[in-house]
Amino acid sequence: MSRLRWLTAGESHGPALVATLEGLPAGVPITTDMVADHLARRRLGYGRGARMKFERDEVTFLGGVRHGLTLGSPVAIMVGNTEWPKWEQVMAADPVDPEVLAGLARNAPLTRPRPGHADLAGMQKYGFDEARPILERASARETAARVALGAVARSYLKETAGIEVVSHVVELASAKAPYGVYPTPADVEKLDADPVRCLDADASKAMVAEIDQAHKDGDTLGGVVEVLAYGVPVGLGSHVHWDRRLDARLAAALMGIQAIKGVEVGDGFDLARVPGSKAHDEILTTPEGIKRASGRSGGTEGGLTTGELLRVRAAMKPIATVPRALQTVDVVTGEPAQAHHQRSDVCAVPAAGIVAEAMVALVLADAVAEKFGGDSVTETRRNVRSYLENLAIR
Ligand SMILES: Cc1cc2nc3c(=O)[nH]c(=O)nc-3n(C[C@H](O)[C@H](O)[C@H](O)COP(=O)(O)O)c2cc1C
Ligand SMILES: C=C(O[C@@H]1CC(C(=O)O)=C[C@@H](OP(=O)(O)O)[C@H]1O)C(=O)O
Repeated sequence: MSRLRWLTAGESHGPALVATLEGLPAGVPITTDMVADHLARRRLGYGRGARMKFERDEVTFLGGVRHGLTLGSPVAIMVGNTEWPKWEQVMAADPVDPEVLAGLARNAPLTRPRPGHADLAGMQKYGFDEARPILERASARETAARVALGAVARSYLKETAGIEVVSHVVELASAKAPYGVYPTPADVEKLDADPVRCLDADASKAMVAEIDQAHKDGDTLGGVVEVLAYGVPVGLGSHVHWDRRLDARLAAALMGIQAIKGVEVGDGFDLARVPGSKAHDEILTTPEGIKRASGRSGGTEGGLTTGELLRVRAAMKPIATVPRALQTVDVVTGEPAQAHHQRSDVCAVPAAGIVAEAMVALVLADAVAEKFGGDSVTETRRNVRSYLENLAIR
């Protein structure tokens, strides 16, 4: 069963996000710079809004790490919002003089909920008459905290089992990368340098053109990202119970990212359209041992990893804050209105890919910790090696 526990807290325009991760062994290499590098990758991507340009993520470890290594105690990370001074009164934890608040344009009540965001259902559920108290936490700003934890999970995976996680954008609106071309860890620098994190030059150009057009049209876009995990050993997860199936855990983790509306494992929905003879990965004996003839399953069968390339895809809906604002209702007057609009991303699919990498890394880290245990990295590494060396069938 799960061995890692993790939580995030913090609002989009609050002083900081905080994240904790409990259950990792001692000795995982992690530094402020390693976390900052992944946070910087999340801010990239063509089509992101103004905030990504002027805000910085300030990383501080509050616990669990000493001299670049985890201690085995809970890891706590704070990601400071450098925009905080502008929001201090609007988002203060303690009461603020109502007259001061009334004078702040930034605090104008958001009474025209945006279709596609959490605004309306959140206001109804939590009993608020404006969207600010809802959107602050619904915002994908929170994904910075997950990427920070993901950086720790990635280091744990690499150190103990040699697992590496890569993502790329495979569709952006109607532009598509060729199916079945998988970047490797050696391609990460190139991917990060591409405006849309797509290695196919023609597809990348077409994706950028789609974003330019949407920007001109006052519209927003979504797309599909694919995450690949290299070096995953056979036998993570289990077939014995629904909540131990690794594919189910991956799907839940990816669906938990803001605006993700669909997840596929391997060839996913395409498998439903072909006969069994073209859907499965035949098992071959080779001089290097048992191998698969193809990778359609995405590296899981029966909720267990097969030891082949792990491959999952996540579909993101277009950004909800559409500049050419959509029809809504002003909840104060009850009259038809246009949804409130402020600065926003036109497209955040490349950033969603980095968040998806973090979620996959956290799920895999949990599965590695549960399978191999260990209170130090050395012990976990030894357990991984011994398991692989002693597999009866290989
Ligand atoms: C990286 C990232 C950036 C996002 N940026 C914005 C944004 O600027 N404006 C916006 O309205 N929605 C943005 N979203 C999407 C909203 O957070 C999302 O639409 C909202 O949470 C409702 O989606 P849901 O129905 O999946 O929860 C972003 C999502 C991600 C993953
Ligand atoms: C702040 C981030 O993303 C934000 C996600 C987001 C949303 O509604 O999800 C809305 C925007 O925030 P704002 O309304 O303040 O411009 C994005 O910038 C981030 O990714 O760090």
